[in-house]
Amino acid sequence: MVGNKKLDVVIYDTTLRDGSQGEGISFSLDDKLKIAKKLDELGVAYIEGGWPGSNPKDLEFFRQVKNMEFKNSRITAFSSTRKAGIPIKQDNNIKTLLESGAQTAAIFGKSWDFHVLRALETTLEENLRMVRDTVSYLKDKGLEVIFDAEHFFDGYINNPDYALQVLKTAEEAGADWVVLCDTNGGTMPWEVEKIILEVKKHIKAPLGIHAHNDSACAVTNSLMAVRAGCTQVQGTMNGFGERCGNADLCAVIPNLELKMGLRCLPEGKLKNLTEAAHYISEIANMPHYNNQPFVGYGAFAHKGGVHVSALLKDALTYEHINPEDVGNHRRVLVSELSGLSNLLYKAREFNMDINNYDARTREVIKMIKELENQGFQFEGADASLELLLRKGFGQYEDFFKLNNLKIILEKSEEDNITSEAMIKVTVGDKVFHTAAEGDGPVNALDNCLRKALTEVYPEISEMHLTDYKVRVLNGNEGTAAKVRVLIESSDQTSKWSTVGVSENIIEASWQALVDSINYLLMKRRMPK
Ligand SMILES: CC(=O)SCCNC(=O)CCNC(=O)[C@H](O)C(C)(C)COP(=O)(O)OP(=O)(O)OC[C@H]1O[C@@H](n2cnc3c(N)ncnc32)[C@H](O)[C@@H]1OP(=O)(O)O
Ligand SMILES: CC(=O)C(=O)O
Repeated sequence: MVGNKKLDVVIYDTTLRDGSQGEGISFSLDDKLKIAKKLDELGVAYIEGGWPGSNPKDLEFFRQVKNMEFKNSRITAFSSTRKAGIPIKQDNNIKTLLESGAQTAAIFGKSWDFHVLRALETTLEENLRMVRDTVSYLKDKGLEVIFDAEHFFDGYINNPDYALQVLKTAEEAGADWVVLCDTNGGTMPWEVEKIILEVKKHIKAPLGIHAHNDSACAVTNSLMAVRAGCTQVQGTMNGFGERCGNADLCAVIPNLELKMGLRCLPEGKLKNLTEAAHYISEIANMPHYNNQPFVGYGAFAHKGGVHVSALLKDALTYEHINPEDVGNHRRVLVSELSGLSNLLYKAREFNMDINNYDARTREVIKMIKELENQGFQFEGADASLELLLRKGFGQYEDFFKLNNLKIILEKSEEDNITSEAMIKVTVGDKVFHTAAEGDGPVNALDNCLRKALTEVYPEISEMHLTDYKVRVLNGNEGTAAKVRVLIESSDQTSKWSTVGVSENIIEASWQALVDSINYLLMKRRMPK
């Protein structure tokens, strides 16, 4: 139990402060307020909203956040110890921190002698006075104070007496928490554990850990710190942060709860983790790392046939936790590495009743392997896969037939290139002959095909192309290279993906486009 909450470890989220120090991240004020709300819903104990003395946006955040209701989280304002050589009352950062109205302050102070001398260019004694003055001043003002001992591990390794003296000074001045920071992210897990066990002999205030990921050890170091006695873990969602980032709370939290049996979120909140992680990536405009442990879309995606075969018998064979515990879900991918099990699993998702005794199942697997050898990739094209499978089992026939297709591209010195497509298709016993222009040849083809088919299949007008990706498969062939086209389409209720492969980009696009339209028409005719 930590504080008045029934928690074994408290989570201190610094996505909005240290996370925003990550390259490529720039939150707007609105983004920050939305993320704070999401973090409160997730149930973290502290949300570090920013450094009020740093910029007007952060200060405004604290003004606005006061009007919001938080159920689980305390909003924290970040700042440094007072400047060297000035009285605390004259320090602008501390003045602005008080103006922000935050009830909890996180103050970073130097604990590595080298940093005091080289970065602050002051004396070791003055640094101790800066720590004491700042912590005691804020405590006198009634704030909760978290003291972040910057570069603590490097400091301890180089001069343990001074590093400990800094912690003791903060503790004596009334710090509610003393947080040990691996600021440069270079400390090894065994060093973290050993040093914290030593610190515990001298410091009675509750300890926290703040680890950076420069040696890819931030999550491990945070867990080791908890084992050694820290009861607060600072980190960021998705590991955003300065340089290589901070400890990824999306891994720290489930490891604490599920592996170490330590409660760090209110009951029932862990299952919101995946949704919160993706929401924050989206707002940060950062691509979500697919194989991010626990919360990546690929974290529970199974591709190898041997894995899927065992998984169907018991999920524990290839999953370390139940994906739903963190709000994620299992996915099975079909590819050239599949066995019958992958296809059976996928067929179940498609509501198809097939079994491994049926020779057609093996035939479809064989066809998939041959097509992947030609460059198709079905793991990202579920709709093409379902059509293939249904075709293999006699459950589907194309909705139209192509008679012929012509595309004309025209360019002169004076004019931009223009594209026009002409198509003749047969539906039943009717032939449709149309022409259409487009922004490029694929767009002209798409417009023309839709125009030809909408009279018989008006639902096509509800379908949109939402993504179009081209991958060159054998770049060494230059402009004669084979390409793979992946198309994502959607209607009001769903999204689906299809694939085409050819040396000719128009042919590859045609295959993906035709699959996309056929898929929509097939789905619309299936019983709900
Ligand atoms: C480990 C961390 O992540 S700490 C957080 C780092 N985050 C940031 O720096 C983002 C926000 N920072 C800012 O907006 C600006 O740097 C400000 C407003 C804080 C300061 O801006 P400036 O006054 O122009 O100073 P500048 O950024 O050039 O240098 C930092 C100053 O802080 C001093 N400083 C650094 N750490 C501390 C500390 N713990 N206590 C007191 N002063 C400190 C430095 O000595 C330097 O002072 P100097 O200008 O007298 O040499
Ligand atoms: C406080 C902090 O952000 C650090 O030491 O990394």
